[in-house]
Amino acid sequence: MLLIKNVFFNGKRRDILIEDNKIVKIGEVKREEEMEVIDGSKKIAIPGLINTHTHIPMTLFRGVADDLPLMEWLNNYIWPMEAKLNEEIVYYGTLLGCIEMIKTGTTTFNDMYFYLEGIAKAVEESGLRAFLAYGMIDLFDEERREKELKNAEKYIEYLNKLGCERIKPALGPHAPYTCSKELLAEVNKLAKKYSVPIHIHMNETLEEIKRVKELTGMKPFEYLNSFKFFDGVKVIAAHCVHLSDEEIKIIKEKRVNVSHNPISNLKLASGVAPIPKLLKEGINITLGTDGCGSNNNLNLFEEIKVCAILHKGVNLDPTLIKADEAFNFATINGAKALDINAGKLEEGALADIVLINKDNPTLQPLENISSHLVYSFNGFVDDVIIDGNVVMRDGKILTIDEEKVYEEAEKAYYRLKE
Ligand SMILES: O=c1[nH]cnc2c1ncn2[C@@H]1O[C@H](CO)[C@@H](O)[C@H]1O
Ligand SMILES: [Zn+2]
Repeated sequence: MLLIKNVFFNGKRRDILIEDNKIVKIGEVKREEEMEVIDGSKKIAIPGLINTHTHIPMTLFRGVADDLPLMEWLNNYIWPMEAKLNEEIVYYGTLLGCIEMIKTGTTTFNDMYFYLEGIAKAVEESGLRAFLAYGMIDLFDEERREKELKNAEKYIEYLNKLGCERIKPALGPHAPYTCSKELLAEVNKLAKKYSVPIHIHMNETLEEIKRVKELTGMKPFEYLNSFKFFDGVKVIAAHCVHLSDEEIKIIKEKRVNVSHNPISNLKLASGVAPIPKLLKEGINITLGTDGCGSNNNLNLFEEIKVCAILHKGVNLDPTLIKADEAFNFATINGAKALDINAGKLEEGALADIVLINKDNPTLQPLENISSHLVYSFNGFVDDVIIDGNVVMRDGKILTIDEEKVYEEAEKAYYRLKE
């Protein structure tokens, strides 16, 4: 059993008792011999953050192609470099991302990428919780479609067989502009067959929406809905920047979860998602960083802040997206989208807990902590517990050899650049 003693949580000092991978008691707990104890008296407890849209090995693409629009960025820079990836390169890129997420308080992420053996190995070692999808792209070619579907199914079975409770499979059709209708229709069937969520890019740029409209005569959400893509499955749609009212209706009716990625959308100049409008419809909003080629980091605290201030600014309304609301997007709403009992500190919930040292200039004066965490905190946390395991203690990651990862990740980067 693990006891966090005397920690600040929701304005009070409490004890949190963890047994196996769950929080079993919050309140006053008597310390007993067999308990491992963390002194929380200088610390604030929050639920671990949940990042609902990542391409984690893209840490290796950080800074290689900045200041470009999406299509140019993908076609001319990212995809040619991605052709040189292999399992080992992806493994080190993932470990680099795991280090960053742990240090900035993320305990769960929802990823779409390639070489999932490498990603899963790194995630398993790191102690993080993740949903992993193989990113399918068929570019409307039948032969590629069959290959991609086979790969996706192979990876679902591979991840299920791994037997790591923290790693779950998902399906990742890249987007309606890179995947054929036949592929997308098959993905819906596979999601039902394996009971896994679908992770897809939707309505990121005006250009891609125009392309889908030319190809199908419909807006992307209408098009997918026309062949029942959203029926009977759980979908996490990344971006959702440009949406018609008709499409918002589909998102609401089909209970599609939105992964809002404000920083990536700003950096690629894709636009600003209509989050206040979606909230009015009761749509579940979660937060994602996207990959480090377009963000360029995985610090979800930055996403929370940008989300909270961006919609105020563009709508000329400072009352929009309150601090608690933005924080909930990155915790409880993410958990809801992924269907895990996390994102909250509650008896019975998964023990995914982050502790932050209160002796930090960005948290002073030590009142209104929920405001500081959104508008001021720099994001570097002290202790991270995931699935009941202590993964970082007083800033030191216990699961990963950090120095080795920096060395190997640098080598991997130069192999990509060759
Ligand atoms: O913002 C984005 N929009 C579209 N594609 C992206 C974005 N970020 C990364 N990828 C690409 O998605 C694939 C993962 O399956 C990769 O090719 C990655 O580069
Ligand atoms: Zn993406």
